[in-house]
Amino acid sequence: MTLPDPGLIAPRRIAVLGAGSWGTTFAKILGDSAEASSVPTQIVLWARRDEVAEEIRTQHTNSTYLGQLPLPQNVTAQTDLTEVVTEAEVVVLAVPAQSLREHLRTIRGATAEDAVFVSLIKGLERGTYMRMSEVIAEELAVSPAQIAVVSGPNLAMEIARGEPTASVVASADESTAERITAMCSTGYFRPYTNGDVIGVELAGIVKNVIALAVGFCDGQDLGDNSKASVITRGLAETRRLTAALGGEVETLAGLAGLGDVVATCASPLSRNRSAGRLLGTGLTAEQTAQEMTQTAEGMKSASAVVDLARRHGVEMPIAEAVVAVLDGALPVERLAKLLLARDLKSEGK
Ligand SMILES: NC(=O)c1ccc[n+]([C@@H]2O[C@H](COP(=O)([O-])OP(=O)(O)OC[C@H]3O[C@@H](n4cnc5c(N)ncnc54)[C@H](O)[C@@H]3O)[C@@H](O)[C@H]2O)c1
Ligand SMILES: O=P(O)(O)OC[C@H](O)CO
Repeated sequence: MTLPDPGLIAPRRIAVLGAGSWGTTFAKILGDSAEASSVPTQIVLWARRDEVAEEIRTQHTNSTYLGQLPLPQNVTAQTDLTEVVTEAEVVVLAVPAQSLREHLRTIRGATAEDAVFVSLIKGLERGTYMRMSEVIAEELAVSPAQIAVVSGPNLAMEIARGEPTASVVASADESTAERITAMCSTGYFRPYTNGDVIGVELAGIVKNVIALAVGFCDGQDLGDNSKASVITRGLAETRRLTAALGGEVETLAGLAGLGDVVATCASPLSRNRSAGRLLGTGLTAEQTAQEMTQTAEGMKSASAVVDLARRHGVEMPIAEAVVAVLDGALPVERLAKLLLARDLKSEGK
């Protein structure tokens, strides 16, 4: 048998939409993983701004988001969205949640029929209350086997520095989860497969709302007992919502649940916690948004979470209080008193 000339085999192509903190870091993970496994691969980031794409292409850095940390040689970047996804076997989505639908509409028809779409996004769409995997399925009419989500304790900057981290790749199709897991496994990033897409997505979405509430505690100079109480009762709210929506509550004890809440709520790197801290000092949501240079998904998703919970008759008092503060309906200093005055009940409820 004559083997094809390796020089004639086109490298595998992976598109990553969004050259912000996490999109760029995940492109680095994919690039390092491909290099380590010697699978010829081209990772193409889509950047909105020319100067960001140009810097990634020519200097292999993205200084806006990751300082001077070097990106692998197999990572490049472009600004033409449809060109980036053409012939990609995997399309990774790392844009803000509220903008995903418009981006999918732009690429509809330009992607390979069997392409797999991987969401890194931890947000819920306002108005529809849809998780990102649902938005992908609706907009692109692809099967559940073509959709995966990645979530876990994954602060981008730490991973970009090569600090060891674990994560979860969830898909309704086990072989899809295994395939994506293999593509993003490196010496510093260890992904686990999971079949519970609903639980994994909800865990990431609600933890951003919990992190805002922990940030309120920071802004109010409250200590660790208050924060631990918010985290634990926040997880109880996540558990109720997950159960109501058909997810598996066990998922919340794993990396995408407890793992991510711990990382986010403990870290000064978290944008959601930082936004919460600003709100906790008395800034309005508008003033806080102006201070933030990166996406804090909880700011936009919190109201969608509360709407979704109400539709399913799920009680989420912490999330409700976060929304009231964001809306300017509740002064942040009155929040603790309000939550503590609720009727006493059993912890398991
Ligand atoms: N940064 C992290 O540590 C991290 C880790 C895990 C998950 N996530 C999730 O990944 C997603 C992306 O986060 P990120 O940290 O990369 O955000 P970021 O703010 O660093 O980058 C967002 C990117 O999306 C682009 N973009 C495209 N359309 C946009 C629009 N309409 N408005 C604003 N930006 C637009 C921006 O140009 C930018 O390149 C979020 O859902 C976040 O919750 C982030
Ligand atoms: O910076 P945050 O608050 O968006 O959190 C980033 C990641 O989701 C942590 O896992």
